[in-house]
Amino acid sequence: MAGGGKQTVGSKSSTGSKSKSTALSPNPLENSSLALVEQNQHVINAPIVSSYNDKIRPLLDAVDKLRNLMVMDEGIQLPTIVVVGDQSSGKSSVLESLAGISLPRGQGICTRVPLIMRLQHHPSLEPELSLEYNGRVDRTDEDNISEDIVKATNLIAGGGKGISNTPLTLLVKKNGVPDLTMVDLPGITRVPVHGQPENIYDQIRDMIMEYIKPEESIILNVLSASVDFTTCESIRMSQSVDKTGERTLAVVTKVDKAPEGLLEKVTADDVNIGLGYVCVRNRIGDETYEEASTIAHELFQTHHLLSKIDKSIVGIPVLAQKLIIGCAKESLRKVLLRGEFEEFSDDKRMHCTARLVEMLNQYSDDLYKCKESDPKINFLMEEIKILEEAKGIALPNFLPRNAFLVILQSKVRGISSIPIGFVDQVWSYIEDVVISVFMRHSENYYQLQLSARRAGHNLMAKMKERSVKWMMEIVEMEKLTDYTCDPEYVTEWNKLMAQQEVFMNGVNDGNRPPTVVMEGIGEIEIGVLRQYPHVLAQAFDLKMRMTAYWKVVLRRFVDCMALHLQLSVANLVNQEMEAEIVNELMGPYGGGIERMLEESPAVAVKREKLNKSIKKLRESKDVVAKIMDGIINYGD
Ligand SMILES: Nc1nc2c(ncn2[C@@H]2O[C@H](COP(=O)(O)OP(=O)(O)OP(=O)(O)O)[C@@H](O)[C@H]2O)c(=O)[nH]1
Repeated sequence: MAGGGKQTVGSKSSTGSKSKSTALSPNPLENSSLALVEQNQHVINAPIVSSYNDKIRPLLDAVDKLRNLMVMDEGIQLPTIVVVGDQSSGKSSVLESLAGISLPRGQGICTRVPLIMRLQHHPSLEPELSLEYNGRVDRTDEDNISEDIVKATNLIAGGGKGISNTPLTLLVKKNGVPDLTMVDLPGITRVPVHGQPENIYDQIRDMIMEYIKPEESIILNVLSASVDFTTCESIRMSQSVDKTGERTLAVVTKVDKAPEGLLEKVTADDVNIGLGYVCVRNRIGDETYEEASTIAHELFQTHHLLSKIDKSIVGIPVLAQKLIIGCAKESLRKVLLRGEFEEFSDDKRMHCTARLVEMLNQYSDDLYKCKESDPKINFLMEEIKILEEAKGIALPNFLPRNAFLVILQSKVRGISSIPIGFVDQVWSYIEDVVISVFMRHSENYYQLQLSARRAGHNLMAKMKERSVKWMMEIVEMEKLTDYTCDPEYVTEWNKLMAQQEVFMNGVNDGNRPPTVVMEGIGEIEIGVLRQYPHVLAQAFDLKMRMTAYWKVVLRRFVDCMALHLQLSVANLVNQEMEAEIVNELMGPYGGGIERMLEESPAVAVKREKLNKSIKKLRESKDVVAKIMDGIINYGD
């Protein structure tokens, strides 16, 4: 559990899962988020909490606020995390690590009913826990929760090993927890044990399917490191409802027991897990959360096999973060990379893959249209001038390469502003799209929107700078050397050179008219060229080589740009974006966590006006009531 669970001020000692020190981190960014919890004199040691204090609180708060606004009554579903996996794969252990609430764990079937865990922040420092099932509500506390869950399960599903699909809801109201709903389900088993019905597998499968089918469910597929992922039943089930894996995240448990071959398994991704893998070593037996966290951290740092696994996919805090940011990323992945725009079907600007291709086509047209001068006017004069200046003590029939390069450089210089301008245009467009998506995901959060806007802007400036640098390098490369392996070049040159004889005869024979017609160029003046018979053949050759080669150069400018764009956009969405948002939110201009929830100035003004109106109306009501009283009394 790298990086998580740093400090705790327990309001009461319970399962031993809390320590009593509050050490300040040397990282000032971490301290700023710590300040909030220290003010409250109450820090909770659940990894999801410590991770979200560090990084993802604003996003969790957004979901939280939406829930408070009762958006569900309007038919909008908020994400629910559903935990599935084979029996004893470690589902309950993962959940309890995420939430910091003890759950029954053990060998054999433990979870026998759907356990719906609703975490809710509440202002009091005293946590309030209750279990709801079969229409009753039982109060409980952190010391007894595990035991009470077992008792309630027995009441619902009987004392044996049978299962029931009557849910058991555990409501955890605790200061500082994110508002999240997580569902623990019975583990998949094929073979009924003593006391279980023959169709236990079908019962469990139906129950799991019911919970993972809704598109708002994020499927947490818990896999023990020791099993073969490709034959895993839970993977087959999640694949049947989430074919592309876009809402499935794999959590690999028990890495301490089976570290061999794990790195290969998670990097091969034979089972197509869209949201990626997170490898964890859970709390075992009576370990406190802190002890478990330290052991896991050590393990991933020092174990000769586990230490090779990328740190971005290990530990419970990483899992907590992935669960939240994954959703926002998915929107951008869809519009920018996959061309899926259902979310924005009426807004053509957001149909990004099509818009990008159109821009690229326009860029290509601009490049091809950009001709320095009319080829018919002063035909070959530039080539002749350069050849005259490039002459040296050498045999006359060699075409000086330097002459070719001088012309090439001047041509490349002539078009170099087009790719740079295009880079500018494309990133401005992508900035627009990214910011629109950010705004959509942070609606109603003025401060969060400001930060997200800044993050988007900074990020695009960085991406643009990188692209411009890269494009300038390409321009320099094209200026430095003339090279292609494309056979088209020679074919094209031969075709053009086939006209040389007609052209030369036209120029050399003073009795012929002073113009010739050349294919692909038109009628050209040749009278003036009769003064340069010594360089004419070379100048013609030079021009034709350049014409053939220039087509190759322009094609390269378009192709490279297309590939570069695709790679940059993929990197932006898959890697860079997340880090930038988190930095911006937590950085000096992020304004701290509390400010995220402040309303916009416009709303504040409206609120003030409304409050004044309410006051006025109340006063009016009192006035009217008094008048009415007077009338009634008078009437009496
Ligand atoms: N060594 C080790 N043991 C683990 C790990 N995670 C879970 N366990 C142990 O595996 C056993 C099963 O864990 P649970 O969390 O109960 O698994 P479950 O999937 O919820 O089980 P059911 O609900 O019965 O299907 C327990 O004894 C845990 O202590 C881990 O990362 N490492």
